[in-house]
Amino acid sequence: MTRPGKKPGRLVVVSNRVAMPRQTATGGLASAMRAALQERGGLWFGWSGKLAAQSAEELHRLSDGPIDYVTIDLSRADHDDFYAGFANRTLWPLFHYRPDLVDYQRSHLEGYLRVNAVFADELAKLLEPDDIIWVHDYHLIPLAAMLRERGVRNRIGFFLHTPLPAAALLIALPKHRELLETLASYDLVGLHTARDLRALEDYFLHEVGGAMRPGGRLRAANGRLFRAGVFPISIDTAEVADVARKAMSEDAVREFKQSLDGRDLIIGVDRLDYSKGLAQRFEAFAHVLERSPALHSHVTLLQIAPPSRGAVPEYRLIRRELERMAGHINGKFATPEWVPIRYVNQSFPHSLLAGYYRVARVGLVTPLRDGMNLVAKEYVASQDPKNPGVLVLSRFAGAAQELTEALLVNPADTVEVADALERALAMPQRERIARWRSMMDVLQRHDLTAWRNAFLHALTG
Ligand SMILES: O=P(O)(O)OC[C@H]1O[C@H](O[C@H]2O[C@H](CO)[C@@H](O)[C@H](O)[C@H]2O)[C@H](O)[C@@H](O)[C@@H]1O
Ligand SMILES: O=c1ccn([C@@H]2O[C@H](COP(=O)(O)OP(=O)(O)O)[C@@H](O)[C@H]2O)c(=O)[nH]1
Repeated sequence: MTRPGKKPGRLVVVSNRVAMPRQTATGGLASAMRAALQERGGLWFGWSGKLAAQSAEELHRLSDGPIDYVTIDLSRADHDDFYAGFANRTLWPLFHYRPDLVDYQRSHLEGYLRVNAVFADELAKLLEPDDIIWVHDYHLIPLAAMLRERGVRNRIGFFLHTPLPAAALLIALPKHRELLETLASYDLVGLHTARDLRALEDYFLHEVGGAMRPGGRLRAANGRLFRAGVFPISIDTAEVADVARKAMSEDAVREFKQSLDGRDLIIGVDRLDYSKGLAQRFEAFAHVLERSPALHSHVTLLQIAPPSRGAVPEYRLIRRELERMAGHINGKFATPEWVPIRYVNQSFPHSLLAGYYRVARVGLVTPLRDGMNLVAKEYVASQDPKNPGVLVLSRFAGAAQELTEALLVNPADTVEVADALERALAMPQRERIARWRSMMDVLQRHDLTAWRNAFLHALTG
């Protein structure tokens, strides 16, 4: 507990992905942690994003305002086994309810544990006794246990940015206990939604012989006690709204708006990931064009999809599939004056994205599964209060738990998504304003600062 008048300890954030200064942070974790650290200051430790002959040959140090960065390189083998292997070919598909895509290899698990040990070795040397350590995401589940083995007694929290699937799926992971029970070495485990928390409790209580203790703490079979709670991540709502307003006078946004020539814009912004439901989204948009010729030439879908995790075969496959689909749909419906889908494999800074969101009549966010989905929240916060657009949102994004006034859809149901799209395009202004106001209220009350404070308060309190 932090005593009144006592300076809180330094915040040490640990994540695989680090958003270095002046780098576009494509990915919600990096966007969110950069904003959170900018406010409070602290140390950010993680992977540099680069490869070297050996992992952690040297530490790269950089300070930018209140943030000190310390990053390490990874060897090719460690990157392939840890990041492209166990993290993104085993845990990611499993946690996103895609056991069919899980490729479990023992060598990948070994690489995952090896890199976590490297993180623990290097981080342990940098820590001070009062530091509050906040570890992020599925890449680093065993980190606290490894830090404890190295004598670290600090408060350590963990936040899972992905969904946590039902226990029945978790137990399909070979050696699941060895991995998941290490969560008990954290003092606090944070999840986005009540569903994720239920999955965690169910796993500990019913699959591995843990118990619930008074005060809501969980006891693992090895006797360690830890707490778990729901902390839905958010955005810097006021800042996003401000950037969106200002973006409207930027040349790039003005020219983009002109290029629409009065057509309604539907926008999608996603890393190119199979979990984002992009193929199903294109399918639904094509269905709208098929059944509603009156909309031809009057609507444009801008899909921004920066390539992601290109070293993982499933990501190369989905990229090829989407190129094929976009080409096919455009070939079928385009006219000399109009192309229905503008498909862009490039990433954009928030300053431009916010303007694009504001220009768009519909934000189309239809992941098959998503931990939270910050794009949904950014879209809402970027709207013009007098003439806001409509959010069409998958029920399977964490954001759907809070943004209940969006048009909620099952992304696998082509007709349901197509219906929602047409309803959004035709929605009267009064209804758009009422829905937007209610969602914006949620985002104003629960912004990124509130998220960070709630988690750190629970961790240190
Ligand atoms: O680091 P990458 O492999 O390039 O991937 C980017 C990030 O993707 C995932 O983001 C998640 O975090 C968001 C913020 O909490 C959440 O809104 C979203 O639903 C998640 O998918 C991943 O969990 C991060 O570790 C990656 O950095
Ligand atoms: O060209 C892009 C595409 C995405 N993003 C950001 O990347 C994040 C994506 O986070 P989200 O939670 O939606 O999904 P994730 O990629 O983390 O799974 C959001 O803050 C986007 O604004 C960005 O800055 N530029």
